[in-house]
Amino acid sequence: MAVLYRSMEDGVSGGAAVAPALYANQVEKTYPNGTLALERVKLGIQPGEFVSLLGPSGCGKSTLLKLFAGLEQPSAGHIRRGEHHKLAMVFQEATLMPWARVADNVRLPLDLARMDRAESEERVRRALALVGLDKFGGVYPRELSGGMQMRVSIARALATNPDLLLMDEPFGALDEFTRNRLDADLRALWAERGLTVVFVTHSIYEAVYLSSRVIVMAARPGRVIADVAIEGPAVRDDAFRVSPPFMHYCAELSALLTQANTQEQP
Ligand SMILES: Nc1ncnc2c1ncn2[C@@H]1O[C@H](COP(=O)(O)OP(=O)(O)OP(=O)(O)O)[C@@H](O)[C@H]1O
Repeated sequence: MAVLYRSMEDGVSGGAAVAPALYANQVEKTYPNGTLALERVKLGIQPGEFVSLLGPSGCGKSTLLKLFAGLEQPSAGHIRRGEHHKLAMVFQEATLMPWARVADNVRLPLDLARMDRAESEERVRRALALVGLDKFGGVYPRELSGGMQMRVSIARALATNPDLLLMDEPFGALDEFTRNRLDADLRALWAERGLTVVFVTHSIYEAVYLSSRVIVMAARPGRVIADVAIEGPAVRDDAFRVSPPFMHYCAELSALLTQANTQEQP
C-alpha cells in the first residue's frame, strides 16, 4: 500500500539529524473560557516539507498554527521553532487595506520593518511577479477578484522572504476552479523556493494535492490521529487529481476522518 502511517514519535524525531523547522512536544491548549482546544499534540515538521493540517471544524487546526506562529502560548508542553527560520503567515481573509494600492499593501511589512525604499520596491516587484500579478501593483484591492486578492496576500507574505509559510485555509472562501489553480501555483512556488509550508484545510482533496505529509486531526478534544506521507509525483498537475494514487489517498484520509468522528466523545 502506498500510504505510510508514521508514528507520532517519527513525526517528532523525523529520524534525521536535521533540526525540525517546527516542533510541538506534548502541547495542550486550554482557552481562558475553559475550552480544551488541543490535547497532547506531538509533531515535528522538517525543513522543506509541505504539511497540511486536516480535520473537521473545531479540531484545533488554527490553534495549532497560531501556537507555531507564537500568536498563542501553549497551556502545557512546548513549541520550538528552528532558529534560522523566517516565518510569515497567510490568513483565510486577504486582509488588505482597501484604501491602499496593491503594491502599497504588499510593501506594508517592509515599511513596518523600515526597509530602504529602493530595496522594498524591488522586493514588492518580485513578490507580485511570483504570484502572477506584476501588472496589478497600481490598482486597488476592490478592482481584483477574490482569488487575485488572495494572491496579493500571499505576495505580501513572500515579500518578507520567509522560508516558513503558515497558511490558515487561505483558499477556503474561493470557488473550486480558482482554488485548484491557486493550489497548483502554491505547490510550484513551494518547490521552486524550497519553502517549508504548514497549511490548514478542511478539504481532503486539497490536502492530498498539495502535501508531502498530511496530519489528520479530530475534535473534542482536538488531537492528532494520523500522520500520512503523500508519495505522489513531485510535479503535480491536473492529471494527478484524477489518478489512482490520488483517489487512494483521498479514500484513506476520508476513512481516517470518519473513524475519528465516530470515536468522538460527547
Ligand atoms: N480565542 C478562543 N477562545 C475560546 N475558544 C476558542 C478560541 N479560539 C478557538 N477556540 C475553540 O477552540 C476549539 C478549536 O478551535 P480552532 O479554531 O483551532 O479549530 P479549527 O480546527 O481551526 O476550526 P475551523 O476549521 O472551524 O476554523 C474550538 O472549540 C473553538 O471554539
